[in-house]
Amino acid sequence: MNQYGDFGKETEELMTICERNDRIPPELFKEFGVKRGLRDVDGTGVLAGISNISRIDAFKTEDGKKVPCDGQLWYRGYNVIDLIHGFEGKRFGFEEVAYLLLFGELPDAAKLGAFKSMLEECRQLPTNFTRDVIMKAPSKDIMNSLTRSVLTLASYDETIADQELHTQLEQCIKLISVFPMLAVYGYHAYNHYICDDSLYIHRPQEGLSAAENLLLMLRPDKAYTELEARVLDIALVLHMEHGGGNNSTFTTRVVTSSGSDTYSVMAAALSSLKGPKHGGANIKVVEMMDDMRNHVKDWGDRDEVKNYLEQLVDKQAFDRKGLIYGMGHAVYSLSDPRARVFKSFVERLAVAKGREKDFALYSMVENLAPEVIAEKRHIYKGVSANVDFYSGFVYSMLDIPLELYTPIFAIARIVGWSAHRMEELVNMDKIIRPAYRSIMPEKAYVPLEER
Ligand SMILES: CC(=O)SCCNC(=O)CCNC(=O)[C@H](O)C(C)(C)COP(=O)(O)OP(=O)(O)OC[C@H]1O[C@@H](n2cnc3c(N)ncnc32)[C@H](O)[C@@H]1OP(=O)(O)O
Ligand SMILES: O=C([O-])CC(=O)C(=O)O
Repeated sequence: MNQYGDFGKETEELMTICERNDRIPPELFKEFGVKRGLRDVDGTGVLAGISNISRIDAFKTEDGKKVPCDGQLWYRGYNVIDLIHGFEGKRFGFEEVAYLLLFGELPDAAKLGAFKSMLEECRQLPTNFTRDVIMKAPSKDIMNSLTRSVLTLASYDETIADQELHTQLEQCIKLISVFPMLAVYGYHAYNHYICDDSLYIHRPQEGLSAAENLLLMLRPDKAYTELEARVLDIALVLHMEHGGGNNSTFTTRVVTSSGSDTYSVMAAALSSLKGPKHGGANIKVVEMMDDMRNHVKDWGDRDEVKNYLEQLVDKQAFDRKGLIYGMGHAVYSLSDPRARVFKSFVERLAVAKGREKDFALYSMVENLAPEVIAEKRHIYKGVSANVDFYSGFVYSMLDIPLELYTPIFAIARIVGWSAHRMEELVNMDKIIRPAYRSIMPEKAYVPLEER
């Protein structure tokens, strides 16, 4: 857009007017009982619905009192850690857990086989879609490319206006199946047209899981190790679902409730997920850690690292947003179970890849950040490392490019979005529409020449 004009000073001036008229006195939120971010003061979300898809535990009751505890995540009644132990070392889990989340029960061997075949059959794009859509206007922002591809796919679907539930489900399954292609090919377009690297488009192979195909399509020589594919598969399972209230899933439910189509719903969910306070945090964590390595002379010096973290929270370092990325969560208190699983991989991978020094720095940040945030902010439930803290480090050790970190989150989370879209469609027929209290004063119109 830059070539179309650079207004600089003019927009700065317009922004001052905008800010003057948009600013709402903070005390009014309290006065009108408005829950900022739809959250109670203690961080608990305002109850907006009922769901049977997953559950997040962050507190337990002890002597009749609610106390913070290590986090647990349940998919359709099963603890996510038990699910991972169930398939680990035996088969890839993505397809099995996707079936569970979408249909509400674990598949037997025959049902799993049939579902895998269905995904395989759907794993194709319309003729010349890669050339005509994905390769056009390549961008470093692969989430943007992914969103554009999803919206364009709608034009190729003649069932778009069909309101039947099975059609919506079919569209969801098709999108789940092609997301890895859309993301990886989007990356190749960027890598070729913007980074001037070689272009190669590998087709997915039959009989391979989502994780294996992702690595095969990504690598020039299609090669990957068993360990890499298994770690990526578990990462996908861990990212699949997180309740109805997370920003992108709530977006899914809001847009679904207006009667919009599957493609538009998923495009909206993608747009939410890419935000740096949500799924986009995994890219930010890696960039923040790079910045830290450049500014902290001695990575082993606790005081120096703490000082950098304080600068982050004081908006003096990195992107000056006041955040330590990868830390904190809207629901979890003492720990995020997914971060605990990621940490166990990181430890093993870091040793194998000779990146122990990086791992030690990540561990130090994980220990110090809650202390620093607690010193400078109001903490009610504790702050701990979230799923995004170690995931990027894991992906970097799998040689996955930074640009694909959030798209990988989306490749997994579209399963949760689909389950929530179907739950909303099956149960609700009411548009989601909360209220905003207006504080706008009425004014008499002033003619242009009198202003
Ligand atoms: C997949 C995911 O979406 S996981 C989250 C990924 N996001 C990130 O890693 C970005 C960094 N983290 C954050 O921005 C926040 O922790 C969020 C958005 C995830 C949750 O925010 P909240 O629900 O407001 O968290 P919580 O209620 O525990 O916050 C309490 C206070 O600590 C602050 N805080 C929380 N996390 C952080 C952080 N990482 N860095 C600095 N301050 C923080 C909040 O701003 C708030 O301060 P305030 O009341 O003075 O404004
Ligand atoms: O639940 C949330 O607010 C954020 C989220 O999606 C996750 O942690 O996976």
